[in-house]
Amino acid sequence: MEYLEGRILLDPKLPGITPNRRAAIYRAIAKTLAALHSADVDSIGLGKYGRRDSYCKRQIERWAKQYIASTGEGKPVGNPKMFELIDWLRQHIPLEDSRAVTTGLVHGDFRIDNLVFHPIEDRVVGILDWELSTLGNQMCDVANICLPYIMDLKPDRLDEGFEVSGIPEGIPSQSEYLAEYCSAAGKPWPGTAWKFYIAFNLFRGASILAGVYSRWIMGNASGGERAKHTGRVANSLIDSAWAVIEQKSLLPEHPPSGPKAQDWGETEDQSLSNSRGKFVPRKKVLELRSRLIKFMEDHIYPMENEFSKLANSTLRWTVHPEEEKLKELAKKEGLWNLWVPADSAARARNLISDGRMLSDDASNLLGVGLSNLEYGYLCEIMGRSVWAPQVFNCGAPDTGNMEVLLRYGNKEQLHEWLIPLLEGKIRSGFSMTEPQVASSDATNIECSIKRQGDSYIINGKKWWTSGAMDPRCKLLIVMGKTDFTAPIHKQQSMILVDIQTPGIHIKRPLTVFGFDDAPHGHAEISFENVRVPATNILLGEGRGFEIAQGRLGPGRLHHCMRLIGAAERGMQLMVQRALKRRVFGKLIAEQGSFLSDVAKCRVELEQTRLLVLEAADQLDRLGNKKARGTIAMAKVAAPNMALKVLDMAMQVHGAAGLSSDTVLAHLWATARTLRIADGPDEVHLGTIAKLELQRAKL
Ligand SMILES: Cc1cc2nc3c(=O)[nH]c(=O)nc-3n(C[C@H](O)[C@H](O)[C@H](O)COP(=O)(O)OP(=O)(O)OC[C@H]3O[C@@H](n4cnc5c(N)ncnc54)[C@H](O)[C@@H]3O)c2cc1C
Repeated sequence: MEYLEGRILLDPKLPGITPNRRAAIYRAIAKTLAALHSADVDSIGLGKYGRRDSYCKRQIERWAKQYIASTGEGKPVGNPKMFELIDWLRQHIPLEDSRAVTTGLVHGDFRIDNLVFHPIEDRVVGILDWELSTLGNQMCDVANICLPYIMDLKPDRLDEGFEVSGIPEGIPSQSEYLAEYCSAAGKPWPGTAWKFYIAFNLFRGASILAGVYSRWIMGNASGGERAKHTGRVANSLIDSAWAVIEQKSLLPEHPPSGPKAQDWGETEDQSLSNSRGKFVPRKKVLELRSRLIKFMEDHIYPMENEFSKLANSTLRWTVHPEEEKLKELAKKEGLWNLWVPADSAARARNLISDGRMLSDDASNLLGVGLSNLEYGYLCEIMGRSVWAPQVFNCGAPDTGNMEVLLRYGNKEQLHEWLIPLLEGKIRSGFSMTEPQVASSDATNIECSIKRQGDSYIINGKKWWTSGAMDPRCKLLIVMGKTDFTAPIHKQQSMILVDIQTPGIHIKRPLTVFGFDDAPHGHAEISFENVRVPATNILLGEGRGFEIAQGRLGPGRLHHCMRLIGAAERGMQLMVQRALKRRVFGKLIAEQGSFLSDVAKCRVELEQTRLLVLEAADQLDRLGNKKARGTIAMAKVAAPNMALKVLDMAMQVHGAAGLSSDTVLAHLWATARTLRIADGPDEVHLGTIAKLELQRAKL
């Protein structure tokens, strides 16, 4: 064991915590339990940690024996209702308990006060008290963490749980909480079996407390004076179990807010028509998605031509005034900064506010508390148009740069740079790639960042700094070497640089197949004796690689999510065209070759979407490092799939598909860059292969 810095939250009501954070904490608990339950016990060497089948059956006998041993002759009197309860439980063991396949690692006492939370972020960093852990029926852990909804266990009495006393604001209902867990763990909705699991946990609690009471009577209880109440509380638990059993039903038949196809705002979307399953987002996400789709239809698609016209004119490096208006509208409609992950927002909130509550305006800038997985459903919609992401302040490289500041910036850096970025008042660039070295291997980066008194002096040449041509671009995050002699992964640092600093020369905009992506642009830049305050260093010298890892995980996935959207747009345009255009006496849609190709595109698109969502889910549950293999897979699969679908869409459009009369060529060009940008395919394939070989060696 090791010391773990963090917080223990003793009271499940979470007093003194804001509703938003309560919601985040409960979500974190559900996800933690799901992650624990998803452990592959065989591959981590715990395959023989216990018998797998008939866990509840054995537990009932164990705790019944314990109860009998704690009561009877010379001991407190046994409660007849307990013996009836034991009988009821024996007769109602769910069928799944006898099947080893539905079991896995069980903690045995999974409660909020056995969890260690991060010192400031609302996520679980440790799970304590493993003495009851074994293999078995995992629903017992789930029911245990849900007990606060049924009862409030005090040292000397039992009070009503949230379901009767009222759920504190922000805390989900029992059904929502369970749905979150089931969705994350890929478990079926417990339905009618839930009554058994709750009653079982109350029974187990009663048996344990009866044991404590018996020891108190004998004069050897460890709980001191408090132990004298435990006999009474044990009996209350038994009453509570019977009250549960006698209720008609504890849970609705289905999880709450299972989406119907029309909730998504697009009845034709087969992939999302299921109402249950691991990848079914909660209602709030579905609502945001519908609103986003409407915003795209009302405001973005109709403006695409206009935006393109300006971007191809002599005024190409200026911003279309309508874009700024749409940004204000998106803000008003609550479609702003949706990418901000709940955990990063919590850190920023703390730093910015100094522990005080933030004003509503400032709080709204920190997103709406979505996980990366949830954002996946929304980011995809934005990816349908190259113009959309920045309207919602969700464009690259700003999101990656804001993520860096959210995670690694100090208070002053957050105030100076993060807030204006979150407000959408300024934009930013990320300067890593250099023309003279192979930059897919970042150890090659040569730009020098030398400390001189209270400043750093930057000298180097960068290219492909996306966004640096934009007139709103104010900040560059520059990666370079602060120590050429340090160990290879400690040489690089990142520093915040005001783009107006003397010595920065924007040399030229680069083009991708002729597209310069104005007004955003990809710039070649030289840095000549650029003097920056020493306080602008991020996290400290030599921490560049560490930051790059943190930045690249979510940023890469955002690209993948947008590529899913680009491919969906391609599918939509392709099918619309095929249903209108007649060749050799038939619609294209009636030609056999088209039918086969469009079907194959759909298959690949759906496969890739699932992979991207899986990677986002792993990022949420396991963190950047452990999710890196799946993120790498998504990063390879998404651009290749999008290229195939968009290529097919262009083919169906004939020559028009290659022109700028449709959005297809631009979407294709952007997708093609992503086989190289943020790491070429080969580098990600290398990561996947390395992990595969490591697994084989274990
Ligand atoms: C549109 C666009 C936007 C970009 N935006 C940014 C930005 O904002 N900021 C920024 O810093 N950079 C940006 N880049 C640059 C991008 O990240 C780099 O181009 C990328 O990391 C590759 O580096 P490189 O071009 O130096 O290629 P190199 O490192 O020279 O690699 C060339 C080729 O070598 C092969 N290769 C590399 N590694 C391996 C391997 N391990 N095994 C086998 N073959 C391998 C691959 O085929 C690769 O394509 C952008 C690029 C594009 C096209």
